[in-house]
Amino acid sequence: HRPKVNKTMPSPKAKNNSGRSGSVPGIGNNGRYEFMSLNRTPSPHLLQRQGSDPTSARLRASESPTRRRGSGSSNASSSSAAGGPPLPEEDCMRLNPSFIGIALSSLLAIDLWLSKRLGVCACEESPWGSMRPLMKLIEVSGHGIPWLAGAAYCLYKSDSAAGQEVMLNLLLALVLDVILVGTVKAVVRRRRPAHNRMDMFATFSVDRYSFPSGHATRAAMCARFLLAHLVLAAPLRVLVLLWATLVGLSRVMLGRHNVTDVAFGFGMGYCQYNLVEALWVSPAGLQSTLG
Ligand SMILES: CC(C)=CCC/C(C)=C/CC/C(C)=C/COP(=O)(O)O
Repeated sequence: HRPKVNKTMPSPKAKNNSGRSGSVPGIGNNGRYEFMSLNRTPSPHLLQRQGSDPTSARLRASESPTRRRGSGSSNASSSSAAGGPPLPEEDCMRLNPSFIGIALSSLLAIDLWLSKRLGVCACEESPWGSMRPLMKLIEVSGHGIPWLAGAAYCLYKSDSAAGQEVMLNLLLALVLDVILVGTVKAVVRRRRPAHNRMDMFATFSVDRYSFPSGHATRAAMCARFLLAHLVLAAPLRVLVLLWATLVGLSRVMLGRHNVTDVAFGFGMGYCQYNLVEALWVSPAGLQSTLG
C-alpha cells in the first residue's frame, strides 16, 4: 500500500541535500522554508524513521521546524537518514500530537486573535487611536526607570530606619525584577505582536521580546509591595489595584504585548513579591553582610 497525498505542505528541505533523498525534511541553504510535494512515495528508511503508517509520516512533515532542525543535527537521526540503525523509540513517540500540545496551540491561536482585537490603540489610526497618549502615560507610570529613580530618591530622603528599610527592599525588588524579566525574555524570545509600533522610551536589547511583560511583573509586584508596606486608606488601596490593572491592560491595547505575556507577567510579579519577602533585607543585616 503506497500512501498518496494530493496536497503540498510546507516542509523544509535538508540543509545538505546532496547525500540524502529529496524527501528528507530540513531547511534550504538560504535558511528559508521550501514547499515539497507529498505525492511521492517516501523512501523505505524514511518510512521506518517516521513510523510505518502514512499518518505518522504526515505528522512528521507538519512537525515544528525548530524540532526538525534539532533532530536533523543529532547523530541518531543522521545515521538513520544515511540508512543506519533506526531511531530509538522515544524519538518516534514524539510524533504523536499530545493533548497538551493541541491545547497549547489552541491557546496560542486564541491569544494572538484576542491580542490583535484588543490592540485598539496600537497606532493613531487604530479604532481607539485617540486614547494612545493616555495609554502611553500609563506605560510611563509602570516603566522601570521612574520606579528605580523614585525608590532611590525616597531611600535617600527617608529619615526613619523603618522607611529606609522599606525603600531599600523596594529598590532591591525592582532590580531583581529587571534581572528575572530580562532572563526569561532572553530565554523565551517571543517576538512582540506584529501590530506593535516600537516607540517605547529607554528600552534594552531584550525588550524587543515580549514574554513576559516587564510592566505587568513590576505592576503586580509593586502593587503587592505598596499594599503590604504602606498604610493606605481604602480608596488609595483600590487606586493601587486599579493602576496595576490599567498598566496590564494598556500593554495589550498599545499592541506591545499579547494577552498571555501580560497574564504571565502578573503571575510572575505576584510570585516575585513572595521572593522579596523571603529575602527581606534589614539595614543591620546589610551592614553586617557588607562590613
Ligand atoms: C539602570 C537600569 C538597568 C534601569 C532599567 C530600567 C528598565 C527596567 C528599563 C526597561 C523598561 C522597559 C521598556 C521594559 C519593557 O517592558 P514590557 O512591558 O514592554 O516588557
